[in-house]
Amino acid sequence: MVIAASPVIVALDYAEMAPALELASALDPSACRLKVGKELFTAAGPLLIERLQGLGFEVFLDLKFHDIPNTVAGALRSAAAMGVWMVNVHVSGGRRMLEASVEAFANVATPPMLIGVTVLTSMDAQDFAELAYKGSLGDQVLRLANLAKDCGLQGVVCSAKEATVLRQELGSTFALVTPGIRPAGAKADDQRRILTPAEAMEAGASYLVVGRPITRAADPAAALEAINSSL
Ligand SMILES: O=c1ccn([C@@H]2O[C@H](COP(=O)(O)O)[C@@H](O)[C@H]2O)c(=O)[nH]1
Repeated sequence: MVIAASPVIVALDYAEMAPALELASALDPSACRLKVGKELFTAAGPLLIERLQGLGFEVFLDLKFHDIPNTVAGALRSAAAMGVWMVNVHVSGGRRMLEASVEAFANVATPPMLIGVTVLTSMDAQDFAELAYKGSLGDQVLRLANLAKDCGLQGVVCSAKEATVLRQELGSTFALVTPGIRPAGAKADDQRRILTPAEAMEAGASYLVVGRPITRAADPAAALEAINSSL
């Protein structure tokens, strides 16, 4: 496996294995990592993970587990057995679920990074208000990030818009994994809390998750190169 020098994680949101492998083959594993989410993993499963690793990529398995502690712990052990680099759970699964998640890797020699999802980057203040949580969306992100850190997770998924505050509050080694990244002028699509790659890094992001601006570009390798050069 190659350790990428870049913070970019390319989101492979495809309905089947073939286009995902085609895209991966056009990219350089020293220039990015790859993310496999619910759509692609449900269609293509562990074999795809093996094939991407065979091409030299570290893989973030983005299944956002959210279930009772015993079920999530089992799912995480299965993920670790695939040798993935990063996995995630929803922090809103609560303290006991998060502690069971950390404990699931206690006997794993080289565990994946364990990251907690805070508030999805597709949500804005209006979406958030409907859920009737206490405080603002930003308060909720910070509350969940503190809980994740307290339970022993290595970082969170958040918007880069929250990165400055989280970096101040949670320190320099806590990983901030930020989707909702859009190069200047790119379509926001369904994302609501967005920043450019350079703004996100400036705000303190550790990793930039970028999907459609790369996968739907006429030349994905050139789109990735442009993002890396902008950092
Ligand atoms: O809060 C979150 C958590 C995960 N994602 C995932 O990141 C990518 C973003 O893709 P784009 O095409 O760059 O919008 C996608 O796979 C999401 O499932 C997120 O966007 N926000």
